[in-house]
Amino acid sequence: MASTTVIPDKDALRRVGETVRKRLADHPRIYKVPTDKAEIYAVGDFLRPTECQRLIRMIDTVARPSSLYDQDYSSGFRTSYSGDLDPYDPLVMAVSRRIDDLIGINGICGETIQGQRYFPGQEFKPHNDWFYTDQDYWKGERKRGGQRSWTAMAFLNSVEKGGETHFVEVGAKVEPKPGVLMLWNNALPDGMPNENTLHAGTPVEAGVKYVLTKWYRTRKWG
Ligand SMILES: O=C(O)CCC(=O)C(=O)O
Ligand SMILES: [Fe+2]
Repeated sequence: MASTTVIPDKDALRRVGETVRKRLADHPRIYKVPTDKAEIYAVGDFLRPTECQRLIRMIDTVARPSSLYDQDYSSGFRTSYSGDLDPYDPLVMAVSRRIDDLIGINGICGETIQGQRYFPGQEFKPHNDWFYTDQDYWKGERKRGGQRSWTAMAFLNSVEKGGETHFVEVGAKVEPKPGVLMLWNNALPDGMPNENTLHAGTPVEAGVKYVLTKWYRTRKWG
């Protein structure tokens, strides 16, 4: 008898993909990375220079080794420092809502914004942002909002050398530029995980790199 594999949250991922795709298509200033492999977008000047500066200072106060903070990743895989930004800080609240508004996903589905800092030699090796539903941690994540749908990631500064966001399968490397927000759909239009979203934060070679990331779930997060 043929077996069918159930992909958790597949229908929800398909629906949210459709909603966001339509919304971004109407946006006059959004850039779509020219590829059929994945839905990846960028928008410039999303954050003002003063906002980037304040967010960088916040990251410096919350950043801890990512390998400790994020136990899903073994050491050496994500060597940056990261931490949650205070979700009740007025600036963080405003930025968070601005991302929700742009992407058109209900804010209740968004995780707390995470800040991340890379010093020279630090990196985030190629990975996918979704949860592996055959792993033990999925039991918890399924109840905490389910699968991740879209990722929003903002660059807060320029990096002297290295530190690009590299979409390995697509062959696109995005150089950090302050205030630029990247958005991508971790799923395919039909709601299946999109393996072509595999991406890395390449090693910083000179300078420091600061980013913030907001991941969206298919249901209310938390
Ligand atoms: O730092 C980067 O360029 C990538 C960060 C990333 O992949 C993530 O936060 O999920
Ligand atoms: Fe990622």
